[in-house]
Amino acid sequence: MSLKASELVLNRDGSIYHLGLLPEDLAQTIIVVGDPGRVSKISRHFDKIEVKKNKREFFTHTGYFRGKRITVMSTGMGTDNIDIAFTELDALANIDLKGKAIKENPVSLDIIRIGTTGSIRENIPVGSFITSEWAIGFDGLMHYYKSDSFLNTEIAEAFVEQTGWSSLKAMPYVVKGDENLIEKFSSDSTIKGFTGTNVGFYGPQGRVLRAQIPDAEMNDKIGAFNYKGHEITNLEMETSGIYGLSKLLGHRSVSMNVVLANRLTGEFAEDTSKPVDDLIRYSLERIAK
Ligand SMILES: O=P(O)(O)O[C@H]1O[C@H](CO)[C@@H](O)[C@H]1O
Ligand SMILES: O=c1cc[nH]c(=O)[nH]1
Repeated sequence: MSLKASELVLNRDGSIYHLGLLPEDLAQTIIVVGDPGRVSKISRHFDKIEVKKNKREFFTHTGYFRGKRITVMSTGMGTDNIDIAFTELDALANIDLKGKAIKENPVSLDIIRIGTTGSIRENIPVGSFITSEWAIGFDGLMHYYKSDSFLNTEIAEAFVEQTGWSSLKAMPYVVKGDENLIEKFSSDSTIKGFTGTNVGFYGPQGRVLRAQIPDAEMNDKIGAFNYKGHEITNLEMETSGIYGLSKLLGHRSVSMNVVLANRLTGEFAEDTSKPVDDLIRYSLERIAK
């Protein structure tokens, strides 16, 4: 069956609509980052760069690191962007764009997020590396897809009960990363975490500047949540969408985040570039291993 032009949207040069990429621009190992400025901070470690493209907030470099072909792409912030980025990455790998047909034998991509986050635990200081074992999405994205088979409803329901989660917000969903990649990216230098993915940086993460929030205790309640030993470690804005869409589309993903904020001590990294560079170097070493 041929996909309609309104569903599989292509640019005049045949590239996929938002990412502006052609299938040959993509490697099977993909690093995703929120910040477009982080793309060149990663690709400067490559031996050779063969593709440099940009459309909107999506900056893409594909090249070789120690002989391995890698794509690094910025997604921008939030799971609404992840929905677009991951659907289009998957289309580049698994849809024949010229024939507008889904390929018979799907390819599985390895996708690694190198991101930044805020810790909600006193014992996870600024500069720590968190490998997200689990994610809890407060964004609702997975409820728009057939996701029942891989979401953990037991943990999500316990979370709603323990925190008194308002029914005005989306039902949280809980999803795991890829176990093999989690092990590959874990070491004595990392902490295995349960990452909360929020719809924003301020109110949704309990930050108050001038705008007030309905429950000033919500971050404490998220921190106090414990279900059979599962405790939430950190807050950011993409991991639940990355894990959910990867499970849905048959890709393997892991989310690595460096802690820039500690919400309990009130600290924020004075120099953000060093911890981010440290996580980049660590993650590239693990990819090459
Ligand atoms: O540094 P990145 O990868 O963008 O990740 C984090 O930083 C942004 C907020 O400052 C959000 O995207 C959050 O998830
Ligand atoms: O506190 C933080 C720090 C980085 N990114 C976030 O989303 N939250």
